[in-house]
Amino acid sequence: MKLLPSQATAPKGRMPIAAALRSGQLLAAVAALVIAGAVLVAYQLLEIRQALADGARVQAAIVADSVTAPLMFGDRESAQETLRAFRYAQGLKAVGIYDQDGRRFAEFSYPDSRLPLTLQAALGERDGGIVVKDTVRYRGNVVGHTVLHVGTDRLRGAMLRYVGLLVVASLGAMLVVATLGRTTRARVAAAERKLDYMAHTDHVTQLPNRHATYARLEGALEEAGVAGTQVALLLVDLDNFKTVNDTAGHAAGDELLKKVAAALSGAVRTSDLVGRIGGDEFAIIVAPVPGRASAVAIADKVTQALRHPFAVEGGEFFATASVGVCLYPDDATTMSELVSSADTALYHAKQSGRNRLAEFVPAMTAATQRRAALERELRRAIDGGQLAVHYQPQFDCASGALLGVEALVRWRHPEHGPISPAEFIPIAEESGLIVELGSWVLRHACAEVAQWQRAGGPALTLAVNMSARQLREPGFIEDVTRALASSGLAPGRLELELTESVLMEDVAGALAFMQSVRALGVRLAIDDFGTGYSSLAYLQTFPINQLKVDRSFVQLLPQRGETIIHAVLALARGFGLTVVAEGVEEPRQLEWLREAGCDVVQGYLLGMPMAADAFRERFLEPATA
Ligand SMILES: Nc1nc2c(ncn2[C@@H]2O[C@H](COP(=O)(O)O[C@H]3[C@@H](O)[C@H](n4cnc5c(=O)[nH]c(N)nc54)O[C@@H]3COP(=O)(O)O)[C@@H](O)[C@H]2O)c(=O)[nH]1
Repeated sequence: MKLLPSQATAPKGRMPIAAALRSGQLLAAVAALVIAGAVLVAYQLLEIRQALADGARVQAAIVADSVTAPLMFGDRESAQETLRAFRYAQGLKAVGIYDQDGRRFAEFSYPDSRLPLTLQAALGERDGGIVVKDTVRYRGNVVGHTVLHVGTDRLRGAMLRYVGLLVVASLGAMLVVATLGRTTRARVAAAERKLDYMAHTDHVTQLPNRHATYARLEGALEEAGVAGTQVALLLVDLDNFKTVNDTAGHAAGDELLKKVAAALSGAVRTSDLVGRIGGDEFAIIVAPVPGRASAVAIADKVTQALRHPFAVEGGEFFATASVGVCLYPDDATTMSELVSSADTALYHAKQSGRNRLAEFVPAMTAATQRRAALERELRRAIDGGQLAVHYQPQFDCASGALLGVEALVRWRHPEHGPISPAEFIPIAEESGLIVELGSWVLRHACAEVAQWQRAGGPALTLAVNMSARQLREPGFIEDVTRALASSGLAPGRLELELTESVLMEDVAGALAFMQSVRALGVRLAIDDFGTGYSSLAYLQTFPINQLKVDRSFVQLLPQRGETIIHAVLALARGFGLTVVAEGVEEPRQLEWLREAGCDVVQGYLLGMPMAADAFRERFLEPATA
């Protein structure tokens, strides 16, 4: 398979614009010349004929004026003499004088053009020539008539010369048109080639675009169907391209895409096709492929090719990718099925941690179907009272006093029972339902925690998780204001938790959002600290109050993980932030954290996330009793 995007979708049987233009132009030019020539010839014919007739009329009038006396006196000889003077008149065939009774009186004519004896016969003669008559008068009385017969041989000659001239002029014009036409056609053909190239090529990477790639895939499947061979489709999605675009700018993003395109093309054979099918999505068509093992080996080569940093605009960027692999005809027998199955495999690669490949297996379809069903049902669950907020306590590390709670949403499905937030939160994020769900959690948790305080409980802080989508939601700040106003919770008691990756997805947007939140008096915490982008620069830029050390570090304690947690504590001190250690499961972890000077602790050891009633019973009722 050759990588020629311009040929990828060349429509069969369609005449290219340049060729159509050539035959069209030729036909139009010939038709125009024929019509113009015919009109000119007809016009010229009439003009010359009219000029001949006018000349003949003048001569007839001259004759009439000169033969009055010979006619009146019957002097034929003198009349004959007068007429002979016309022998030099061009084209004249005969000139005659008829008396007042219409009888021929005198004539001058050439042998084959003798005038008839009577005027009536002379006027009726029409042998293709021009016949004109004038009246001879004396003092107003008609004394005779003159008749002139002019031949049209001159007319024919003039017309032949004219047509000849016209043909020569037309041929000259055609030559000029042909020369100009050739230049125009060459330009049109070049423009056509450029248009075709642009229509099928991605302008950033110069790879075939989505349209051309899928057209090639269609062709490859047709060929494989006939030949009985296999085709592999690899869908490649860059893991953190948006972050590069947002932090380093679009020019850097484009440069990175070019380098990724070159790396992908270098990882496969020249006979395989690499196309860019979306912002940070590429497709690789391997046709024919010997089998599944080869397809997976190629996908592995592709992921390896992207595992090194790329030098872009003076910096170094990683562009790791997730790859979904699908095989025709084993996994799918039609193109749409193949693309959708490869997409399903890609989704699973991303879900299982990115920077990896996933082969399509039929069970994935079941997982995708479950995901689609959960998405549908989650919509109903939000309004249908199937959601609840559970609270996990947070304690002062030194004194052990209860300081606050983290709100964690729970979904009890009427048929499937409890569904983990680790499963439905990503679905809510991808479908956009997180906005509605997040607002519900915020309203509900603010109301409940404020109510506990009104009932005599301590003034607890409330930590609520936030997703990237909520951050971008224009009405979210109003949602927070409303939740605080309607619940009566003091803004300083509410803490919104954002992960590093959420912040780095859109740094400028996140900063503006955080400033609005802080302006309300609401606190901000970085969740899962240390697992995301880990750019320490943002600690200086973003107006945050607290860091939450990810439980993966806490759970290494006390044997390992100390260096990291010491570093986080030192960093937090430097920036004037408090530190929460989450995921504390063992007493020795708690002990270590206390000694290290950690501010707040949270984890199963101290309290699992629990329903509001259970939380009140365990932590608040002694205080409110
Ligand atoms: N945007 C929103 N995200 C939410 C919301 N509610 C939950 N989530 C996110 O879902 C993920 C899974 O949450 P969950 O299953 O509730 O897990 C939380 C705790 O139960 C768990 N945890 C707490 N202590 C321990 C421990 O000692 N050991 C252990 N193995 N797990 C523990 O950690 C999860 C809380 O994590 P974090 O948010 O990072 O503090 C999770 O990512 C939630 O964030 C929601 O309303 N909105």
